[in-house]
Amino acid sequence: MPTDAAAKGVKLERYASGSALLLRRVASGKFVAASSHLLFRATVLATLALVFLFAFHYPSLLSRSFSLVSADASSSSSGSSRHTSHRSLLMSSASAASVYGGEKWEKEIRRSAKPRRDGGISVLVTGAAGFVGSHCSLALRARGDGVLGLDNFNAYYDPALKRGRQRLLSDRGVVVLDADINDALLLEKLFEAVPFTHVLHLAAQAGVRYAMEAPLTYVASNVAGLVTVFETAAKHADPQPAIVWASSSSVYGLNTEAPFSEEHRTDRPASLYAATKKAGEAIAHSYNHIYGLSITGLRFFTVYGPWGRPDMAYFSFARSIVAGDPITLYAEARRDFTYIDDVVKGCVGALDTAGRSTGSARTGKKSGPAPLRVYNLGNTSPVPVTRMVAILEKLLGRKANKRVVTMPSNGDVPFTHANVSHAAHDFGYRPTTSLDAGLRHFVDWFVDYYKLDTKIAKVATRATDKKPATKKKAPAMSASS
Ligand SMILES: O=C(O)[C@H]1O[C@H](OP(=O)(O)OP(=O)(O)OC[C@H]2O[C@@H](n3ccc(=O)[nH]c3=O)[C@H](O)[C@@H]2O)[C@H](O)[C@@H](O)[C@@H]1O
Repeated sequence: MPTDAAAKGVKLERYASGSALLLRRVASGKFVAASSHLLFRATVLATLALVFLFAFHYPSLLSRSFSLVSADASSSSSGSSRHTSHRSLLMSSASAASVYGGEKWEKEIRRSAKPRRDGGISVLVTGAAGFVGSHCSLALRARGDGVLGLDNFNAYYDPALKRGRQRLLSDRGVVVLDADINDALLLEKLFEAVPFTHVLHLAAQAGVRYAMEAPLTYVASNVAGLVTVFETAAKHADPQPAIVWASSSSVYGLNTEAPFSEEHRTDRPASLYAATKKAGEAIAHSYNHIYGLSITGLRFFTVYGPWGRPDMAYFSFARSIVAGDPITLYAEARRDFTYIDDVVKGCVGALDTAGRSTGSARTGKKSGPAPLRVYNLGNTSPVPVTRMVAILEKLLGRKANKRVVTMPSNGDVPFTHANVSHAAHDFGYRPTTSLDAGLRHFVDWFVDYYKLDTKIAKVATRATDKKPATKKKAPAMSASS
């Protein structure tokens, strides 16, 4: 039996060990509290760092509007530098709606968008300083339609060329605003200020192979941008306009049936570019279905001509031939090269036959089904890329320094060939320009625009004189396109 002292000792020991335990617990509690503070601070810091990184890389998901300036200060820049600059150029910015506004500005945009003929249409053209956009804007203006342009003047290729096109438009009274299609606030403002009958949506991230270098720019422009245009047109325009937009022949992807018809499979895109255009066609379906927007998608087939895109093969090859630089040709590649004037006629035909939207921005409801259409706009005669280079050599009077290789796995497809019977039936689309004639027009412009030496200019002029083109000589952008 334990004595009292012994019992006290045991109690004290227990007390002491209990206190020690308590003290340990208190101490460890403090430690836990201290460490959880630290942990909390570390978590907050890490979260802030992540938010910062996220905002830096994906500004579009955090802010309502952002401007996307894609890479490629010059078309000759190397792939890696383009890629680096793509990341650093993805940046948030204020909506252009805070820059544009006021009575004077509204008057100016209404004037630009106002038709000058009876029955004329009023068109918002996105990508108006782009190749197809500028030609279409001029053609619409020339026949007395109202045109207001929008362009973000990004640096995917030389912005000076885009500014040159803007000047041509401005000379004919067409205003082109510096703004991004993801700028919902500005689009809302435009739709509320101007009763556009149509939107010709041509702004996009173009280029098949560049999608491997800068994939997110394609998502931002061709998916998010397209949604912003549909969304604002559906919910802020009253009445809703009809929308005609640029899809691409690339949606046919790995389709092997030829010529490509709108009924053929388009579920096997070969590039991310093609996938974003195909996504656009699916998005168009949903906006037509829910909001009653009249939507027409145009599948363009390798469009070329004066004031063209320097990133495209015919243009960059012409530059290399003149500079004596080597060009790489994909041996088996064939394209249904389509001349710009033919494409412009197709765009205008599509606008004229679009049919009305049936939804209401006020009620959010549609009164019935609205048109949903898709058309090929091609030339119907594919030409090997090697032949395209031979024509350029003749027109420029110089031999190309060619390196012929097998087509690499870069998203390219070996050939394209359009069946245009639907466009022919519905709006009389009939391409009339051969590649020889079209490239002659291009070279005339090219020599003039870049002020090339007189020897090349002479060869180009002789070639033009010898064989009159199927159309009028067109060194500059033709307003009658
Ligand atoms: O039809 C379309 O949908 C697409 O047409 C063009 O795409 P692509 O046909 O690839 O036009 P280019 O980049 O000018 O190439 C033309 C041809 O030259 C070939 N090529 C290109 C580059 C090169 O270095 N070597 C070469 O042989 C390509 O394989 C292709 O057959 C446009 O760039 C796209 O924006 C458009 O959507």
